[in-house]
Amino acid sequence: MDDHALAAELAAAAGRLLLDVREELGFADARTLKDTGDLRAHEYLMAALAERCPGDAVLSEEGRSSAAGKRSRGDDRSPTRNTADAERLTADRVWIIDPLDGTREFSEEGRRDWAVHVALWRRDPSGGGRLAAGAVALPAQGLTLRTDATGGASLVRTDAGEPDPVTAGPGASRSRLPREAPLHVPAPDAGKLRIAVSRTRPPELVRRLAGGIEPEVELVPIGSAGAKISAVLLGEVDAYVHAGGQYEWDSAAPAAVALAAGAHASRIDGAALEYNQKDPRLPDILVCHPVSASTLLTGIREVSGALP
Ligand SMILES: Nc1ncnc2c1ncn2[C@@H]1O[C@H](COP(=O)(O)O)[C@@H](OP(=O)(O)O)[C@H]1O
Ligand SMILES: [Mg+2]
Repeated sequence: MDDHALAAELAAAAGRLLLDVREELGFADARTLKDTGDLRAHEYLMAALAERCPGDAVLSEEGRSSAAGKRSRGDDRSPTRNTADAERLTADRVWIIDPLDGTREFSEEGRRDWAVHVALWRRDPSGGGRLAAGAVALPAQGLTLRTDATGGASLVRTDAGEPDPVTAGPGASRSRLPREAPLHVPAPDAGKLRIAVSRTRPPELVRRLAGGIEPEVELVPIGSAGAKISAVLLGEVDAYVHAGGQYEWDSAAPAAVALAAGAHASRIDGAALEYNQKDPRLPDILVCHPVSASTLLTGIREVSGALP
């Protein structure tokens, strides 16, 4: 099995496990549901990667020392720790994973905007490195978006999704999707740009951007960086703009899929997204169809200058 297929298999399997955690615990105690989801998905992915790719390094949101105090329900162990920095920074292959992105939305009944991220960073012969494979599972939507060995991306229907509460919504037509189809970022319609933003932390920059560019902008609040970038790739929105804080695991897998699907994915100043850095903070990102990139980058530059 190649790295692309492995990333997709592991993300989808962790997603099924998370649907089971929701089923088992229910939604009465959000804190317990969040911690248990984070930790069970993390432990599953750490064990699967140790077994399938024993020589590879891993950087997981839940394997940091700051996650040490978290406990899963009915389990007193601390989370399995990430590969030590010194080893990760000289490794040739590093899995960058977010076992549960959109933890808050995972804990809210009926919400489908949460994801599992599995990405592989690989060192180049030149000594630098790049994202080599990635998969984003959207378990409650029954979908996985993934890179493939041809250099492209595909959309896989996993069938484990929960019914769309809005019968006529985008999820309704998804039941007619083929099991696997090539994924290409769709071009936006002229006239309006729908920009996905954090539900809980919409950056001031994006609010200003919305008032400062042509065409008209609609801000669409969605949880989870992976779900927002997937919404761009599925044509449900036209762009995702974030600033003010995030980490490599929040964007590695969705950025790998976005680039393979022909999207523009960069920092908000247009610089390349760099992964497997000593400091995993990667605070801002822009993902959109390439035709919108210069409008958005110029608009962001103009409104950034106006920020205090
Ligand atoms: N200002 C900030 N600082 C740190 N992390 C942030 C952030 N804004 C968003 N994130 C992280 O990015 C992911 C998507 O956030 P949002 O849904 O608000 O857009 C979340 O990941 P987790 O759910 O894995 O913690 C969240 O923690
Ligand atoms: Mg995250």
